[in-house]
Amino acid sequence: MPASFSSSLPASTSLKRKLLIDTDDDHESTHPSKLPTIAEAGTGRPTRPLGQNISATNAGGTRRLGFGPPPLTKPRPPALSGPPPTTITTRPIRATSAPPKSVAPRYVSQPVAFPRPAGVLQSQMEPFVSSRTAENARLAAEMDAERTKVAALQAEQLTRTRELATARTQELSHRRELIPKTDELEALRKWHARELLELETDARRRERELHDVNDDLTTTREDLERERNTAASLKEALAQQGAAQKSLQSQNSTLQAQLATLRAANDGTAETVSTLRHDLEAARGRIDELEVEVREAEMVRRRLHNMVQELKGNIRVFARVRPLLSSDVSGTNDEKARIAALANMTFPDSRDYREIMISSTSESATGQERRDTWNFSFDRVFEPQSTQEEVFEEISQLAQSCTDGYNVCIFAHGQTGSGKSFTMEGGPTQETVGMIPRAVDQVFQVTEELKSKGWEYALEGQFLEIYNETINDLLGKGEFDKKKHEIKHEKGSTRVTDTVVQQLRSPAQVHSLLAAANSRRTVAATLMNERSSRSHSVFTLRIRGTNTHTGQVCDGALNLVDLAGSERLNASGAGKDKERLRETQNINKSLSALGDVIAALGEKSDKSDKHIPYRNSKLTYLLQNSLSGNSKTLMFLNLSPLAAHLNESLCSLRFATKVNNTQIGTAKKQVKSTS
Ligand SMILES: Nc1ncnc2c1ncn2[C@@H]1O[C@H](COP(=O)(O)OP(=O)(O)OP(=O)(O)O)[C@@H](O)[C@H]1O
Repeated sequence: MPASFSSSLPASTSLKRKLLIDTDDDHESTHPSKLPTIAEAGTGRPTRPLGQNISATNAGGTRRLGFGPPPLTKPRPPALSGPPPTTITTRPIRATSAPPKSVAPRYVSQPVAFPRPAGVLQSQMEPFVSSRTAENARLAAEMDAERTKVAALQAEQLTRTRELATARTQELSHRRELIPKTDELEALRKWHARELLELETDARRRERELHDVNDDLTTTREDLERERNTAASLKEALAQQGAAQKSLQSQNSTLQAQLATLRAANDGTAETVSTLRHDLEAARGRIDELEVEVREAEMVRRRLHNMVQELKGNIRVFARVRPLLSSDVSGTNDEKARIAALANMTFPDSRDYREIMISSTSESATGQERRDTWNFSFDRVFEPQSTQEEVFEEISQLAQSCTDGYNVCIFAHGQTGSGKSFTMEGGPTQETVGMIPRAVDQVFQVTEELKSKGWEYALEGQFLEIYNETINDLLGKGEFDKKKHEIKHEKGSTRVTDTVVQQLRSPAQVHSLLAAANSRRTVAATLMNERSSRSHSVFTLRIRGTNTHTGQVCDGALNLVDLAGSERLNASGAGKDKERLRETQNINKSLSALGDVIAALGEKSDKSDKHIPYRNSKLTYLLQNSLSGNSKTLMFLNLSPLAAHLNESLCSLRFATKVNNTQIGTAKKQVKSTS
């Protein structure tokens, strides 16, 4: 055992104690003396000095000392009863190393003074006494012999005792020597126990590791099996690939041969390609030049287009007479009834379609027939059989002006039921589609075409209704617009507060927007027309374009206005209905304000500081920017063909003539350059 390990052991351990006990037991079995007195448990110190014990032992006597054999005793002879001469009394002889005392034992025959009988008796007693004396002498001799033996035995006992003491001393010293060994042994046992524990732990760990390794081995075997399978399939695939490669190699060689042929051909064509490239470069240069020319031509076209529009006048009037409807003659097909229902309208200008002549016969107060004829001339007159397409042809150039940066305003004016809504919005079929959808389609088409010339456009739409001098947003949410809207004019553009301005990306989107807006329009029944619209509707298409080549920016607006019916109060039948009366008054007020504005604009060309009464109605104030001298205005005068509506038609024709005779200066293009 290592010294450090030995030194760390306790002085006394259980093992040592056990060893001591075992030793005591052995000793006890051979020697009656007790060993525990040698050392006190746990201290390692002797409880009593060994010398004491030894001296105590040596002192002899019957006293039981701490250890050592019991004193040797001679068995007492049985006590003799009777008189002293016949009774031999023995005293226990103390085992001692001291020489036996010279004192005669009590049973040593003392001269016994027998009473001498006188005479006979003495003679009779003489043999007996002599025998007794002899006997006593023999006994004394035996006694001496016994004493000698006892002395020898005691001497031997002393020797043995001394030997025993020596043996004990030796044993004690052996035991003392044994204690550190025991400690070492205990430490070793512990060390071994720990070692054993560690070894067991290690063994368990190794067992676990072995288990893990076995698991790994199993997994690895499985992986190996899989890998083998994969390798086998890969080998198979490789073999197939090899076959494919061979076939590809043969194809490759064929292709190489073809490539060589093609290269040879290519070398021949390289020269041609270079020539073509040169030609292409030249063509590209030419295209660039042509594009510049096209852009310049486009500018010229715009200028010329505007000049044409200017020559036509910035306020133009188109008159359109609607056909007779079956509802006008209560569904009858009777030709006479139809003719009777029609007013006498003729169109004398069969070349330019600019005139309309109305005549009527009446009976004078004197009973004579009176014939009145009215002749009106406008920029264009459309007869009842004119189609929507023909009408649009005439205004398409105007609509295109918006994409060039002009403000355009197209009105439909006329009495209720004269065909304003039909002209502006049209019917459901492709043929009957009105001016608004057609104009929208055209604007989208033109903006698309102008993309190639560097123009990029953003389109916005707004649809408002003016009813009883109140603005309603037809693109707003809910059935009824309860918001209060204000008209603001800022830097040449008009804005109405709290209204929806919709970004427009396709004609289809605009059409669905218009359909939704129309369903919101206020329609009220009047005597004149079941579907009579009692409000003005204003659809505004704002077009902003930027030319990415030239940096030019243009900002135009197309206002398409469907005016409310213009009939007079008595004809409208509104007199009995206060609400209808108010509607009619407001409609007539706004229409007369429109006439006043147009008239004032015509006068302004003479006097530049002339006041224009835009604020007299919501309609004129809303269209201020589109009615000024910077704009192009077209008025459709819609006329009913009925004789019953002749007076209303004449009123409308007179109003339109007033408008048509107005010259409101030169329209200005709203174009600026960003560079
Ligand atoms: N050119 C036309 N061809 C065929 N039908 C027409 C034409 N013009 C108008 N109509 C028909 O006449 C009727 C009245 O026309 P419309 O509703 O357009 O009149 P309006 O002037 O708009 O009336 P209101 O002022 O009440 O709105 C409608 O049924 C319409 O289809």
